[in-house]
Amino acid sequence: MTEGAVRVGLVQSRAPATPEAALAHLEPLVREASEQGARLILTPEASNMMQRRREARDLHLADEADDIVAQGLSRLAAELGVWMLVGSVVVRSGRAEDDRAANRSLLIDDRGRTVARYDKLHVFDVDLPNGETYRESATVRPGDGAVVADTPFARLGLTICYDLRFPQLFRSLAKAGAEMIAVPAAFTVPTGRAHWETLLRARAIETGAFILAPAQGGEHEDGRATWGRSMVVDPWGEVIARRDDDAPGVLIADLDMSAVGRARQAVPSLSHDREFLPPR
Ligand SMILES: O=C(O)CNC(=O)[C@H](CS)NC(=O)CCC(=O)C(=O)O
Repeated sequence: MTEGAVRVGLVQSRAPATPEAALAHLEPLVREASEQGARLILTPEASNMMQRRREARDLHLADEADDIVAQGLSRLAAELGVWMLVGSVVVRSGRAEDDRAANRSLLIDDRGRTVARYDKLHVFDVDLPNGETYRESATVRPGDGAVVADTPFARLGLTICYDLRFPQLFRSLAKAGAEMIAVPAAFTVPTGRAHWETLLRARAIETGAFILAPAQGGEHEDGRATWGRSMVVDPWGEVIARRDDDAPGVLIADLDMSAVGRARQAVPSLSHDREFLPPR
């Protein structure tokens, strides 16, 4: 490992339909990443359950403080002495006026404390050519703010899945000092095949940041299929670690954080924004 490099571990998972089963599925993968030396471990979007049907999902929906996966992973972070980015848990939003859930990332420190949280900003309301349709806004209340958080390794920007298609969010995270940006995901198979790697690499190049993208993969209990192919992209746009499948497993990468400064110095586009008149 390069001197001073940060070893990260991405968990690729296939979330079952309940938080109890999801924790049992994730725990050995997190332990494996820790055994391989990862100091920051990231899990995908919807780590606590994949439930397409709202009625079924609501039976398992908890407040963040009571969610079995959020609790279990924070205990594990403390036990293993690692930082964790729980890509997301679907939990009660905590807003009395809105009964939709939050699709929320949690950053947990090596003592098990939640030190940052982020609610997915862009929700997935999309009709795909193959007939798959999604109306995430019907069941998830979008967040209203971007989040960066400091870790002992680097400043981390938070995004979730469909956020990947909104470069302005990534730009704003990079301008707020993010040196690595998490993109936990549960991408569909057709959009994953067509867009996943290209978008991840583009966001890395545009921001000069490491992109850490732990993904759900395979056929889930609720009937959905997700693309997998978790990857880590460096600030120059090279994929430095990837999984070529949709199977549950762990992906390890060593991040040389000096690559951030090098990429931004080589092409300083982040600091070259212009004000311009709208198109006429
Ligand atoms: O609802 C859950 O249980 C977990 N959340 C998801 O699976 C979300 C919302 S349906 N998926 C995406 O955002 C896919 C984006 C995507 O595939 C693209 O942008 O192409």
